[in-house]
Amino acid sequence: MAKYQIVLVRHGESEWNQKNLFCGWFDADLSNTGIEEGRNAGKMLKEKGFTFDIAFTSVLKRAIKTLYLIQDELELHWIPVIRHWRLNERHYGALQGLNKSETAAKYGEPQVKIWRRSYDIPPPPLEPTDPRSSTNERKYQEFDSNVVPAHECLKDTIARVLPYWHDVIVPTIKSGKRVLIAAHGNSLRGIVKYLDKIPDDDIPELNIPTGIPLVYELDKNLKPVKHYYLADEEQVKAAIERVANQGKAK
Ligand SMILES: O=C(O)[C@@H](CO)OP(=O)(O)O
Repeated sequence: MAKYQIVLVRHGESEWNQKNLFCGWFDADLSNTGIEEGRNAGKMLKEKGFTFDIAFTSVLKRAIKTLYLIQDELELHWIPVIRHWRLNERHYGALQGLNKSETAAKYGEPQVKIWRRSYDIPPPPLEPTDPRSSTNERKYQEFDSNVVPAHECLKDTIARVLPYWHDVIVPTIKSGKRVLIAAHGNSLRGIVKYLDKIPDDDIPELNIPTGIPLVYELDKNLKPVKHYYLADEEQVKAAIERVANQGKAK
């Protein structure tokens, strides 16, 4: 029987999603479509009667702004919002800033799928001296220098998301607070993989669409009882396909 309910939402389309660029820890803004998706996510939640006591997000503005648009629709500007780098997107290493289709044309679609979706094969590393590195960004300065990765595979992302899940999010859920998490395609794939015990070999097929709330009902031990998107099946399927196709050479 479900005891708790949480909602996960991937940020709306970013300007870099729109240009089909690998984004990772680059702090891309929402596109106009992304702003609309954020508002729509809030509207869907409102229509279905959802409300929240607390929200978690990353330190990247595409997720922070999406969360705010949802809060705005739900008149929940006042709830605590906790931002943490552990919920950031997977670090895309030296691929950050490259076009996904051009990369697929150059290295082949199978290689790009491995870089985008494999469990334990990381993309090539980004040197800390590279101007694209986040090493010198002020928001990471108070942390140990290892916090900014050179690259990450999903396994690495899961290894830094899960301590936050267990230490902070789980106790919050268990305290009875209604939790909303606004994060990223791959940090959310990590949480979903963990919750649904998705095998490493099956995880490449999991894509999370932008801006569609994903509801998880959890039992008293936080085992999923069921999950569903707040949009009709066809809409979700088409949105998932669009994400998968971003890695095609075209
Ligand atoms: O570029 C990225 O950081 C992510 C999410 O936008 O993309 P992908 O779906 O290719 O993992």
